[in-house]
Amino acid sequence: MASTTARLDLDGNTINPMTICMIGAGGFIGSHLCDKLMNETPHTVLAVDVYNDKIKHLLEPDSLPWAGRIQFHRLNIKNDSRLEGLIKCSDLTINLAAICTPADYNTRPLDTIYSNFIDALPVVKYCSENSKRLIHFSTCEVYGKTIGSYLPKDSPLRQDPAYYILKEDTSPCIFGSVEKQRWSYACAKQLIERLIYAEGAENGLEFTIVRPFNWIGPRMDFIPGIDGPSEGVPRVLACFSNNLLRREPLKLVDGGESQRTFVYIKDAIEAVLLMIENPGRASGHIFNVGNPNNEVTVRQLAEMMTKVYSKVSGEDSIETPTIDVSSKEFYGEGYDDSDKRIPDMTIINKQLGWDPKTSLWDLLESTLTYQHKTYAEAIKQAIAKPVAS
Ligand SMILES: NC(=O)c1ccc[n+]([C@@H]2O[C@H](COP(=O)([O-])OP(=O)(O)OC[C@H]3O[C@@H](n4cnc5c(N)ncnc54)[C@H](O)[C@@H]3O)[C@@H](O)[C@H]2O)c1
Ligand SMILES: O=c1ccn([C@@H]2O[C@H](COP(=O)(O)OP(=O)(O)O[C@H]3OC[C@@H](O)[C@H](O)[C@H]3O)[C@@H](O)[C@H]2O)c(=O)[nH]1
Repeated sequence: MASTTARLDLDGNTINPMTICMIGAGGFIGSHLCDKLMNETPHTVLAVDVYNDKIKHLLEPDSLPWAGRIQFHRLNIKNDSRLEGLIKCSDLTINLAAICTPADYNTRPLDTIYSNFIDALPVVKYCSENSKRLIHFSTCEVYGKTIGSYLPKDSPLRQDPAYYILKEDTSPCIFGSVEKQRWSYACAKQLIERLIYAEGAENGLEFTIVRPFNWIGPRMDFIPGIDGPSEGVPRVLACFSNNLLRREPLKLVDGGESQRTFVYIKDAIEAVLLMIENPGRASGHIFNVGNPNNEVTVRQLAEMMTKVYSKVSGEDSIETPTIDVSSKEFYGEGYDDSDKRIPDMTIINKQLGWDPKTSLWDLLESTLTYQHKTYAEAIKQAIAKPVAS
């Protein structure tokens, strides 16, 4: 429950309760941010989304301790005139709304570009025109591929951090060709970042841009055939969870050689709360938010998830835990990949004193415990159900 003692910011000043218009509040990150704001702060949230399943526990019943501090507004920001009013009556807008699953980038590139650029335009415009603060969610994908990936495979420079560490203020954005439609998302996100930055420079918009590096945890995406379409392809955590729950081999795209750093959603949400409550330190900045210590190849992630799932479910793993699959077969034409993603943490550390805490093993253990508790029974029933003839 929210504490009754005054909350202080990093400089010792009292934090006054604020009203936050959170767009995309019903998604994975939004639901965790709403949890945090309701449980630990006095702030009010106007939660905007087309879905609310992931925040239902916060909305009903009226007797919840935070009743009155969270209101759900079911609206599509593409075409709803209520959006400007909600931004106007808030102190801060946080925009999380996006299509952000890689399976969509090359198969629905128009929807991806519209969602990540065109649909975000009115949000930026209303914030700028009404002098409202904006925290906009971009992505680590704006960095694209590392400089090192273009060096010969045996070049010793590949070991030099200067060729792969991703820094907000100096790293270039390196995308594949236009035919590689995977980059439609990264490119749209990059352009909206540039627009927000320009609104700040030319019109004084008070903004913060967040670049999440693979935040993972409970409630991420969906399990195909249970709470999402059977043919849907979510992000890797949910794909691998689905395979483990169904006792199927985990599919390693192009051999699972790409590398990622994963951060626990609860650590990352701490960073967002610091941004919310320390505008003087967060405004005008772009922040990497990730955990540089949790780097693995996708193959190593699959192996670790297999071990952790065995531990939390009490089931032995299957005989062939992983299989290789080509990216063309898995994602279709136009897929491409980021080779390696390690965030530089200098700026967020200096401005907000934030550091991630949770190891990959620990975050997988709590997340897979949740997946098992939430889905194992439903999967068993779905598998047992005779197929309708
Ligand atoms: N999770 C990550 O690791 C990660 C990494 C990089 C960037 N991001 C960015 O963070 C943001 C949130 O990501 P997430 O993981 O919570 O994704 P998510 O898909 O779970 O959440 C996005 C939410 O936005 C809503 N939304 C989309 N279009 C909308 C519209 N037109 N009107 C109203 N609501 C709409 C969706 O219904 C969904 O609930 C996205 O902008 C994403 O690009 C996330
Ligand atoms: O079943 C699977 C799913 C995915 N993968 C691989 O696992 C890696 C990670 O895939 P994810 O689905 O989590 O997505 P990515 O890390 O590539 O991109 C994500 O990064 C940051 C955000 O902006 C987005 O949420 C998303 O674009 C990729 O190399 C992908 O090819 C598999 O090998 N098997």
